[in-house]
Amino acid sequence: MRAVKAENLTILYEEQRAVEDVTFELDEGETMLLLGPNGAGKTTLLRTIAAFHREYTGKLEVFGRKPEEARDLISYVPQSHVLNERVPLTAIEVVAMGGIYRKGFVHFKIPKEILQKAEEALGFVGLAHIKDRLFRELSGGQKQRVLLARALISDPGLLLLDEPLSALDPSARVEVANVLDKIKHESGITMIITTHDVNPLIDIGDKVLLLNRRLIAFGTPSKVLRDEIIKTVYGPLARVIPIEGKLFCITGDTHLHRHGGGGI
Ligand SMILES: Nc1ncnc2c1ncn2[C@@H]1O[C@H](COP(=O)(O)OP(=O)(O)OP(=O)(O)O)[C@@H](O)[C@H]1O
Repeated sequence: MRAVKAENLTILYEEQRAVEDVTFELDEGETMLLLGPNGAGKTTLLRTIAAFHREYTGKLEVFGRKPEEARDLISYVPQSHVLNERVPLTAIEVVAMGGIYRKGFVHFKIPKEILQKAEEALGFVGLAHIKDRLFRELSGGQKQRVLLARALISDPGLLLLDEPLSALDPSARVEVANVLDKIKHESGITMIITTHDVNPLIDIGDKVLLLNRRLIAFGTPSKVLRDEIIKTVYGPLARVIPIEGKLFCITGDTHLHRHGGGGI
């Protein structure tokens, strides 16, 4: 089944075009890496698929429905730095909130069945042992894994992740990339992952969409990640090098300014 279909999609902010004329299709179970430099429109496209932003022209479908009619099937994981950490929630409480919000009401006491699902989800991301630790005291990689558990608890068909590896050190990037790999192979959930740095995720990408306000290229990693294509976005020094059968992308896009991360 088709999970996401966009046809001549143009996304606007008060009549200003942020993303223009994008066409792509993603099948159920596929993972798409949404790649592009600062301001390319990655978050805008992701938030529009999630039905958070609704000013667009063209066609956009999620599992054959308009995004706002498919909300129950979609989980969205925002960039971690947008979360309010002043509330002293434990890891398991943060995960359980994914189940509570989905039901449309807030309890003071978390229902037992949701706590149980939250524990299972924490186990899936390898963090059952830290369930009672305060979320704000966890490492960056652990926080991101807790947020993944929170997104999984509602059994989504489509998981949308905004820069899940940004602001993480290299070992935490590997830790989170491994969990994304596990989600892909064990759950079959369709995923769209925005990223400045495609390298840690290249193994799980069935498709890559290179965006720079317009669609520059869409297809399998080997089709999109070519010197002549990435140079059009990242300049003449950008290169793709095959290392031991794996592609490695040098784009010079360090993404240092806004999120403190570091690509290559
Ligand atoms: N709420 C908004 N109102 C008006 N313009 C916006 C809004 N959000 C984003 N934009 C504009 O839309 C364009 C695309 O921004 P977007 O954040 O989607 O890009 P991005 O590829 O995710 O960038 P980054 O990698 O830096 O996060 C930019 O020109 C941005 O200024």
